[in-house]
Amino acid sequence: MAEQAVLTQPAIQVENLDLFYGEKQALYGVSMDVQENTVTALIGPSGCGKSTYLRTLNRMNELIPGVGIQGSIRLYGQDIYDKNIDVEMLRKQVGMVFQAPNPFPKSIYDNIAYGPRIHGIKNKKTLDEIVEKSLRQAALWDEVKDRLKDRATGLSGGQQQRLCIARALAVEPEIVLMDEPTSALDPISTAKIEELLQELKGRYTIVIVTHNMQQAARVSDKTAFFLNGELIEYDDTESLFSNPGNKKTEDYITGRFG
Ligand SMILES: Nc1ncnc2c1ncn2[C@@H]1O[C@H](COP(=O)(O)OP(=O)(O)OP(=O)(O)O)[C@@H](O)[C@H]1O
Repeated sequence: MAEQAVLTQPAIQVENLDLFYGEKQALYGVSMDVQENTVTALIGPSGCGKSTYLRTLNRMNELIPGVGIQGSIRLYGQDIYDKNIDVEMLRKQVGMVFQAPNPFPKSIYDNIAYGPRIHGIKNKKTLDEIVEKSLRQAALWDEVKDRLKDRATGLSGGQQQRLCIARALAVEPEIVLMDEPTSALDPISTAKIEELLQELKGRYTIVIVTHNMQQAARVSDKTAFFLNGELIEYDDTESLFSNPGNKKTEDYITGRFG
């Protein structure tokens, strides 16, 4: 008997997504499936809609007045724009790391324990374990284990960004969205975060916006090229960079525009 292919449900399924800021349309009919435990890079020139698209995946755009959305976004089969969705729980399931490291003005420990505490974890030993595990996953534990009570704002920029990644991981998300997470960092810190992405991808589904095409090529399994709010091409990273299927992609990755 022929062996049957195992079909797994994508972690993210986006169909025909349009997004409007008031009258202005920013995304046009975007459709994209993302498989679990992969890294997907979103590339494209400034203003093409990468961050807008990323923010639709945990409904962050809703915080902006006048935003309208059409189409469907399913995470593990569940429509996240369904009226019964608990947005707090959605944002626990879909964590986010921003461009500039933004630790809270609290201790390193309290930054990590913040999310778990909000979700009802009070036990000191459990919190200690979560803090250690999250910092280890973000490759920061060895650097900070002796100063957990120090203020997080005293860490270097690269350490602060790894702290923000640890903070996102502390609530056990399934999907982690990263919006240009290394653009404010030096090359060594950038390399550390890129290494970290490789380690995290076995456990999390990661979608990362990057302006740096070498970075996209280094860290991602799939790459999506956006232009003027449209998804122009979406393919295995290696194919997209070595043999782009669309002339516009080719022009962009060869530096002819953008
Ligand atoms: N809050 C907002 N209100 C109105 N228009 C917005 C808002 N945020 C983004 N836009 C517009 O939507 C379009 C897409 O912006 P977006 O920030 O998603 O692009 P981007 O590809 O992430 O750009 P960059 O790489 O410069 O961050 C742009 O024309 C931008 O001006």
